[in-house]
Formats: sequence, C-alpha cells, structure tokens
Amino acid sequence: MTWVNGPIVVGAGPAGLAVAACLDTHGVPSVVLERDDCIASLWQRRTYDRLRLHLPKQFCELPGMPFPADFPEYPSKHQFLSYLHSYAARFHVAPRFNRAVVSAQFDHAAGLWRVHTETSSSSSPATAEEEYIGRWLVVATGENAERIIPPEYSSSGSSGFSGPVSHVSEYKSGAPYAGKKVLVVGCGNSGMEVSLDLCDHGARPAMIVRGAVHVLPRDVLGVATFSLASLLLRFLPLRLVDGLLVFLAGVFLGADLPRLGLRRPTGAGPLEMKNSKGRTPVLDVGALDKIRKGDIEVVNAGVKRLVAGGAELVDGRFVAADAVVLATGYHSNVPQWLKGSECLFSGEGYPKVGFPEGWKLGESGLYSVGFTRRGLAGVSLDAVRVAADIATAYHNNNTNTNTSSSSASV
Ligand SMILES: Cc1cc2nc3c(=O)[nH]c(=O)nc-3n(C[C@H](O)[C@H](O)[C@H](O)COP(=O)(O)OP(=O)(O)OC[C@H]3O[C@@H](n4cnc5c(N)ncnc54)[C@H](O)[C@@H]3O)c2cc1C
Ligand SMILES: NC(=O)C1=CN([C@@H]2O[C@H](COP(=O)(O)OP(=O)(O)OC[C@H]3O[C@@H](n4cnc5c(N)ncnc54)[C@H](OP(=O)(O)O)[C@@H]3O)[C@@H](O)[C@H]2O)C=CC1
Ligand SMILES: O=C(O)C(=O)Cc1c[nH]c2ccccc12
Repeated sequence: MTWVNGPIVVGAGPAGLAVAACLDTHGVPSVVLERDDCIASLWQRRTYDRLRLHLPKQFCELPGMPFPADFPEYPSKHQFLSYLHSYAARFHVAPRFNRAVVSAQFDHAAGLWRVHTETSSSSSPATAEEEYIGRWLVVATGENAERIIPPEYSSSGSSGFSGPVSHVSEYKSGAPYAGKKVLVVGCGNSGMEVSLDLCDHGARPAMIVRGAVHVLPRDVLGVATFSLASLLLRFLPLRLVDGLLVFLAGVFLGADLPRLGLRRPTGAGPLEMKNSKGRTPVLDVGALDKIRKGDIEVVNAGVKRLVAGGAELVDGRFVAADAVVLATGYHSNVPQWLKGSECLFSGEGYPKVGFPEGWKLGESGLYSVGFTRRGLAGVSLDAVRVAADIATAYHNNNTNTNTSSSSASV
C-alpha cells in the first residue's frame, strides 16, 4: 500500500501531465499512474505517422509553457511529443508507468480514495497489484481511452472475410496497403485523413459514410478557421458563428458536398455538435480533393457484415475490399474502473455536470481533466482550475495538520 501525500492522477496524457505540472507550480506533490509504459501513449502509440495538430498551436499548448517559437502553426505529432517530453521534465512529472487503474473508490469512513492498479508485463505471466491511498483523485484518462469496434466488424459478426481488419489506432501509414482496396469505415477526421494517406501510398480507399458530417476548411484565406471561430465567439452567439462557418465552408470547399456523398447535418451546427455530442467537425486537409477526383470512393451505406472478398452493405450492395480500417471512434473507460461515483459520472464515462463546471465532482475530492469535448484547450482550462482548488485544500490541510501536531507535541 502506498500513501500519497497529494492527489492521485490517473493517466499520463496531456491532461495528466498538465494537472501534475500545475500542481507542481503550486508546491503540491502528486502521483501519476499510467497504464502504458510512456507518456501521451495515445499520441505516441496509437496515432498514424502523418498526424499533425489540426488546431493552431496556440490552442494546443499546456499551461505554463508555450511551444517553441520555431514550431509551425500546425506542429507534427513528433514535435508535439517532443514538447510533451520537455513539459514533463520541466515540471518534474515522473509518472509511474505500467500501472493500469482497475478500480478507484472513495472510502467514506476514512475520507480517502483507494486506488488499485495492475501491472502485467510481457516477461512474466503474473500480474502485480498495488494499492494507492490519498485524499484527492484526478481522472485524466481521456475521451479516447478505448477504441470502438462496432459488432458488425467483430470476428463473430463477419463471415468469410480473410483480409486484415484493424482499428485506425493501429494504422501508421498506407505503405503496407499499396495496390490494395481498403474499406475505411467512418468519416470523422481519422477516416478522412487515413483515406487521404492511403491514396498517397497507392492504395484504393472506399470510405463508409453512413450518416451526415460537418466538413470545414482548416484555413480560410490563410487564417485558421478555428482562430476565426474563436474570435467570432467573443462577440456572437454560437448559433450565428456556426451559421457563418457553414457559409464559409460552402464558399471555400464548394457547394457540391452532398453530391459527393457528404451530407451536412440539418440540426446542430459544427461547434454545437462538438460541444453537445462530442462529434468533431472534419477539418479538411486534402481528402475532399481526392474524393472529387474519384481517388477516394464514398459509400453511403452502413455495413451489414464482412463477407469473403469484401462487405455486404445494409442496402444489399457489395463492396470489394482486401482490408478494413475502422475509423469508428473512441470511448471513455471511466465506468470500468471508477466505482461508487455513478451519480457524478455518466454511463458513457463523462462528468454529468457539463462545461464549465465538470472539473470538480462533489465533495469527496474527485476531479476530472479533459472531458469537456474542447480538445487540448479544454484540457488546459480544467488543469489550471483543478490544481488551484486542490492546492488551496492541500495547503490548508497541511497548515491545520502542522498546527494540531505541534500543539499536540507541546
Ligand atoms: C488522433 C487524434 C488527434 C487529435 N488532435 C487534436 C488536436 O490537434 N488538437 C486538440 O486540441 N485535440 C486533439 N485531439 C483530442 C485529444 O483528446 C487530445 O489531443 C489529448 O490527447 C487529450 O489528452 P488526455 O490526456 O485527456 O487523453 P489521452 O491523450 O488519451 O491520455 C490519457 C492517458 O490515460 C491513460 N489511461 C487510460 N486509462 C487508464 C487507466 N485505467 N489507468 C491508467 N492509465 C490510463 C492512457 O494510456 C493515456 O496515456 C486529438 C485526438 C485524437 C484521437
Ligand atoms: N489532429 C488531427 O488531425 C486529428 C484529430 N482527430 C480527433 O480524434 C477524435 C476521434 O476522431 P475519429 O477517430 O475520426 O472518430 P469520430 O468519433 O470523430 O468519428 C467516428 C466515425 O465513425 C463512424 N461510425 C461509427 N460507428 C460506425 C458504424 N458502425 N458504421 C459506420 N460508421 C460508423 C461515425 O459515423 P456516424 O456519424 O454515422 O456514427 C463517424 O463518422 C476527434 O476528436 C478528432 O477530431 C482524429 C484524427 C486526426
Ligand atoms: O481534434 C480534436 O479532437 C479536438 O478536440 C480539437 C477541437 C476542439 N474543439 C474543436 C472544434 C472544432 C474542431 C476541432 C476542435
């Protein structure tokens, strides 16, 4: 059992690093528990080679340390990772790796959090278990903790398809797919960008687009669309900004998107959709051109099941494929390990109280960082608030403890 004098932070992605760094600047020690063997494992292990930040860098930096001045407006994943390594070093964040939190529960009698971890190593079949105990628990496991594999693509849902079926989190580049027909499922940023990458590597992608999607230009006349939106949001209501974004998309991307198979949702606009449903608008970095040229085929139907040589669609059609890449999204894993806090976290693993309040959850010392569907900017906002709140309690607590212990010793 390990007593933690300070908060226990679960997850060493940007959110865990940011909150631990902010705590450090407040003079509060913390223990960061990470299931993987490195920081920012989503970025390091589960993303493709060509990935760049798709918001301008000023919206993606963590509290207390700007990106190096020579970074481009949209840093590459390698640049982002080198920034994160420097960030962790600068703020003395040294996570405990290979510790997957399997349960965390508040012990009401003791007024403390009890956190259990498991370590499985490839060299030994035995699983090591540990218990950490502390007054505060910070959930920083992210909105993208687990990949989504829809049932029609699971081995039990498919019959006779012999090609590889993988999730986009395993995709590095299109090189192994050269000359192959690849079914890409999903048209979020991952599906669009992987389809583009497959084209660039001489593969032939067909992209399953079963619903509607907001596509925006990443930049408009050299200005980042996101910067423009952030500026407009200072003066105008969200609905109006969304209307302007859709108008700009029509002007700069063309009015033929529905004809290409990319229908825009009729209800919520792009930012409203991001905030309410977590569905990020696609920021186009070149896939649209490839769709227009016919290099990426858009298939407007869901898949019923995978069969020999391809996929049977729900409308009865057949699409040939040698391989399938699932760009079907991610989900939070908080309900799997956070016990007894169902009144605070939804079944989907998000705080029940929405932005901007969801960073502090109840009175038991439970906090969350990175669940506001606002990307890295949201992470930073949460981290600053959480660290300041915990620091106040930590320093008050220490003052009281010191006073009582010194008076006891008198
Ligand atoms: C491909 C991709 C690109 C993105 N690009 C951008 C972008 O350009 N700009 C932007 O603002 N946002 C972007 N995002 C949003 C993304 O959510 C953030 O970039 C960021 O990674 C969120 O940080 P996080 O720490 O909350 O989550 P993560 O980066 O997912 O980190 C969570 C950490 O918790 C660990 N963990 C999970 N469960 C456990 C457990 N039970 N026990 C211990 N550890 C655990 C994980 O291994 C991981 O290291 C992108 C997301 C994806 C998937
Ligand atoms: N920085 C960058 O450049 C990048 C950022 N990202 C970010 O990562 C996060 C995750 O993105 P992404 O991986 O694209 O996931 P998303 O959740 O954004 O998209 C999932 C896609 O899969 C589709 N889908 C889900 N289930 C099925 C199914 N059973 N059959 C057919 N289609 C299905 C969805 O369509 P439907 O609407 O029909 O459910 C949707 O199009 C986002 O926030 C995104 O912005 C991702 C890549 C690059
Ligand atoms: O790329 C992502 O996943 C992000 O979460 C970044 C992001 C936060 N808010 C947005 C609004 C529009 C497009 C991207 C984002």
